[in-house]
Amino acid sequence: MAILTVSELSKFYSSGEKQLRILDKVSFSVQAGDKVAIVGPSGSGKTTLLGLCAGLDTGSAGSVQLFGQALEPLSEDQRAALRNEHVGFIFQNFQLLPTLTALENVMVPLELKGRKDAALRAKDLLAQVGLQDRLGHYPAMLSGGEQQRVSIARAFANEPKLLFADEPTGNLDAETGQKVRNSCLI
Ligand SMILES: Nc1ncnc2c1ncn2[C@@H]1O[C@H](COP(=O)(O)OP(=O)(O)OP(=O)(O)O)[C@@H](O)[C@H]1O
Repeated sequence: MAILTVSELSKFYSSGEKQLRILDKVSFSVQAGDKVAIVGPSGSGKTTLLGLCAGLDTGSAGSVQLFGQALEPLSEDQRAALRNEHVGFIFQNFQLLPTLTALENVMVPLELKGRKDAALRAKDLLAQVGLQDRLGHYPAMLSGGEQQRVSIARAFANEPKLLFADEPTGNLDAETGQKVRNSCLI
């Protein structure tokens, strides 16, 4: 069963008089259990494509179906609800909330779902990425690799059926990156 279907998806940005074609009629589908890598040079549109697939942004033309639901007719809130239900996203630039601690950042998606075990589960996930001693740290007090690991823990909080990972180990040293790839998380 296709859990993601992208059909003739395009994204254009205007830059002055010019139109920048970032994605031009991209089509593909992802089946449950697939692992798909998107490879391309810097600036070729990988982050843009992931964002459109996860409903973080909308395309200029074409369509995205996530778990059989077309994203185009949905409001931003409806797309966010669908994401929180089924999708985890590890952002290239982490996107942690600066006023929340590591623990609180991981608890956010769990609390949005009303899970009573939010704190317990968030602690367990942070321990799995080796951050059991950084629960009370704010993002600014964490190294880049530590922030990335908080972002990884958060992405797994709601046991997503589909995980988008934008260079998820790019800020980790080789050994930690390997550990994260080998762990039960990724
Ligand atoms: N909001 C925006 N307005 C205008 N141009 C944008 C916008 N967002 C992205 N772009 C342009 O779209 C292109 C693709 O960006 P994107 O971040 O998707 O690339 P990428 O393949 O993920 O790059 P990298 O590997 O360097 O992270 C870039 O040239 C960027 O300048």
